[in-house]
Amino acid sequence: MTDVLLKLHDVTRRFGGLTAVAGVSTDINKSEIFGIIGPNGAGKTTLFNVIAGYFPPSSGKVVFDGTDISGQSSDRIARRGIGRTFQAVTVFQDHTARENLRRAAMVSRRYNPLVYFSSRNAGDGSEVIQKMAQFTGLEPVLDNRAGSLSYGQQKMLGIGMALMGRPRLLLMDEPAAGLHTSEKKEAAQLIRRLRDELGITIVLVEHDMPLVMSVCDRILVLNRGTPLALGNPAQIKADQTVIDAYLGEEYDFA
Ligand SMILES: Nc1ncnc2c1ncn2[C@@H]1O[C@H](COP(=O)(O)OP(=O)(O)OP(=O)(O)O)[C@@H](O)[C@H]1O
Repeated sequence: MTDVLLKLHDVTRRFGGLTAVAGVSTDINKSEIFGIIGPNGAGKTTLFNVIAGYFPPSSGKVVFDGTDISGQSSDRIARRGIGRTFQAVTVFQDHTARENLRRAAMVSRRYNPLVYFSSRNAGDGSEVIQKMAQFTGLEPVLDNRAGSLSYGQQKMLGIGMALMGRPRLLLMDEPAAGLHTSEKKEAAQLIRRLRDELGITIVLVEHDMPLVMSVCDRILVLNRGTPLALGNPAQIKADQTVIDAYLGEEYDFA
């Protein structure tokens, strides 16, 4: 029996006359790394916004861990355990990395230092921040101003901040965007470790096909708001409708 964490049931979102997401149904299992890909304007970010409560669905249902969360506020959905990272860097540039993590912990109101990194001496939470910094590779720069960090480090900090809300499901919007090749490899490793070591279920939207194909268990392809295909990476790479609509015959997966 599979253990479904997130269920999308005929989710549709319209903006005036435009249907950005048109009847998407899928189940995402606990501990899965699930990718959503598709051409620009396919509705990927809109689907994230509906799951995270930034917009209510026009119709259809979003069910998280057995509870219908459709139309709930983004704050409430975050407190239920759905976290989010953004394509662009969203850290406070003038604060240190440590202050950014601490602020994220306070804002989340779900803060519990005993989760993820159990510690008998959790104290004021500084220890969990230290461990989070270790986990994301930011330990050496924890007391540096966030604005002085490399773009890749700032994206890692954004992931660390999302983790402070201790999500069970993490929505990652283009985690590889703007990263160099070596940073993309580190991002792929981190995504696997989020699942393997912290038990977080991941849904990611991404245009970087090598990353998608190397980390995802299953991939949903959207085209003009509509599901075009769903399958594992080998199935998606070989799907002629996906090649025609998105990947192209010469797509380089290396
Ligand atoms: N707030 C909004 N108001 C009006 N239209 C919107 C809004 N958000 C998205 N759209 C439209 O919905 C459609 C889907 O956009 P969306 O950003 O979800 O696509 P996407 O697959 O994430 O694209 P990309 O890969 O370029 O990020 C587009 O036509 C877009 O212009």
